[in-house]
Amino acid sequence: MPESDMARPLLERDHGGSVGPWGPSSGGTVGILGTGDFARSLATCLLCSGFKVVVGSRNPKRNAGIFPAEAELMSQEEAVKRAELLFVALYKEHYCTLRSLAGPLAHKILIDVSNNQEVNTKGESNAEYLASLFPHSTVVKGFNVVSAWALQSGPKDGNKQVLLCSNCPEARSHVAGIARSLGFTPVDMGSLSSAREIENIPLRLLPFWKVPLVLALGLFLFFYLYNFVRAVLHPYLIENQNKFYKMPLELLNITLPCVSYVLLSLVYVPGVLAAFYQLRRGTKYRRFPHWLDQWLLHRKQIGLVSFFCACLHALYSLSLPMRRSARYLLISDAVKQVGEGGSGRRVGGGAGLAHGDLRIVWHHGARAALPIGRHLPALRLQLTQLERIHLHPVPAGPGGAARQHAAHTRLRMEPGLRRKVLQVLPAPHLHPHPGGAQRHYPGPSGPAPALRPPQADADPQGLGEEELRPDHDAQSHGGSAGKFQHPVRRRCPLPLWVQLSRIYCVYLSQGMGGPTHKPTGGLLPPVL
Ligand SMILES: NC(=O)C1=CN([C@@H]2O[C@H](COP(=O)(O)OP(=O)(O)OC[C@H]3O[C@@H](n4cnc5c(N)ncnc54)[C@H](OP(=O)(O)O)[C@@H]3O)[C@@H](O)[C@H]2O)C=CC1
Ligand SMILES: [Fe+3]
Repeated sequence: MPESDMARPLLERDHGGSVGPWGPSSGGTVGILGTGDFARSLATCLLCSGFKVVVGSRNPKRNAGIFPAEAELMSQEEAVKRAELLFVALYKEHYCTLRSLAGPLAHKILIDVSNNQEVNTKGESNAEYLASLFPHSTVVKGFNVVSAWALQSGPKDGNKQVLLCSNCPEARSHVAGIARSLGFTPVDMGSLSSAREIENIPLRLLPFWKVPLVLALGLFLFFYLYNFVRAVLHPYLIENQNKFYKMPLELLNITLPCVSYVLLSLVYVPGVLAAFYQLRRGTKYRRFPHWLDQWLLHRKQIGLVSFFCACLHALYSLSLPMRRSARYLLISDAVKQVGEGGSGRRVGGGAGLAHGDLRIVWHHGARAALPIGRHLPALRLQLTQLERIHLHPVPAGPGGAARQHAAHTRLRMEPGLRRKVLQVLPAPHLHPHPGGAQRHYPGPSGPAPALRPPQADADPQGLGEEELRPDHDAQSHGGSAGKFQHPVRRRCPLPLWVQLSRIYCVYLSQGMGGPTHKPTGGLLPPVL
């Protein structure tokens, strides 16, 4: 690859970039139709980010007191005239009340934030319905995955992603700019036909849990049966010992860590497989096989089920010695020993423990401590799963796993480590997008980042795309201002086993960081 390509940044900042007509710095005004919870939170959030806000209400006088003083409350007609871009913060059923405003709304951008009560599997989406009511306006679906509470408290906690779709890419990128100004991360979901999927996301509570739960149940049954045969049935048949009393508690307690460990390994194996696939193909810009994509998507849930099993095991282990039967066994053991006449010389002349007893006490102490110690590494691994929790799921479908994987990678991986890992991962030839178009974003902080579009040649089917994001890491960690220093610009000529061992060394140097730190990024839909 030519030297000039090495010098060209992947992501550039457009310092002289134009700002959309409704950007805060250019005096643009954002309109909100509706005065409900969402409208109030949104107005506050927009004002805090430097936007001018007008709110359109059926009854502006009645709702005057509930908005910040800086937000201008007026009739819907006036608000529509004043703003070029309007958030429609009404329920779908009330969209038809805006019909009379079709004229003034023409050629304006309408952002549909509505959600449904039930998952919509067939009918048209709310956004498509809005678009059919106002054919001369441009409808963008977005912000519905953000609650009024999240808008008010800021995107510090919870998920920061705002999924956007529209048939007009320009409108989409303008709304993306606004989302970014509010502190959210816009995710481009394509055309308006994706609106139904976006609307269904908030209704899917605990997605991707079925497979992990069934898996955990299957593993539990398998290990329970195995332990039953080994610890209960076998002694009963061979030595005629009745150990069925172990079934409700002790067997359960031996089974739980087995399930937990197997599940934990299932969390980390797909990361290794993904790395293997990428190394083998020599590129990270091709989609994983479907089964691996699905497996990667389920890692968070599998990890959490594993953590739950480990917690249960800890609880059971603590409660086992508290049982009456345990105390009974202890006393009966002691009585038996006394009956057998003690065990020889006493330490310190009589009152202390005999040497033999001391050895037994040490033995028991060590045995009790060992399980706690050996679970600690697993506990550390399981705790890493907790930070993967998203309030709403990363959308399924093509590239979903990689998107989640990369989002997680970006979250957790220190820039130094990312550079190191990227150095050992082969990258495809990186060419600029044929169109080369730069996008402009309105934003309060002046110059907006211009983002490099996806790799066109690396993914001829248009399936895998690199996520686009401003490179903050490069700037804050040694990169020259505004320049993204991509560490890999050529195919890695090293043999596979050398690359694998180098990756392994990097992982080891980061202390069990392991496969979850592996960057993917090749299959992502562009974040605007
Ligand atoms: N609340 C939330 O956390 C979230 C809400 N959303 C979506 O935002 C939209 C608004 O939600 P929210 O603010 O909670 O709803 P609210 O019920 O609080 O407010 C809805 C607004 O619609 C207007 N309205 C009410 N009845 C009628 C009617 N018969 N005809 C015309 N307009 C009417 C009113 O404004 P006025 O009287 O001033 O005209 C009212 O303030 C919904 O589509 C919801 O799905 C999306 C994500 C999160
Ligand atoms: Fe244990």
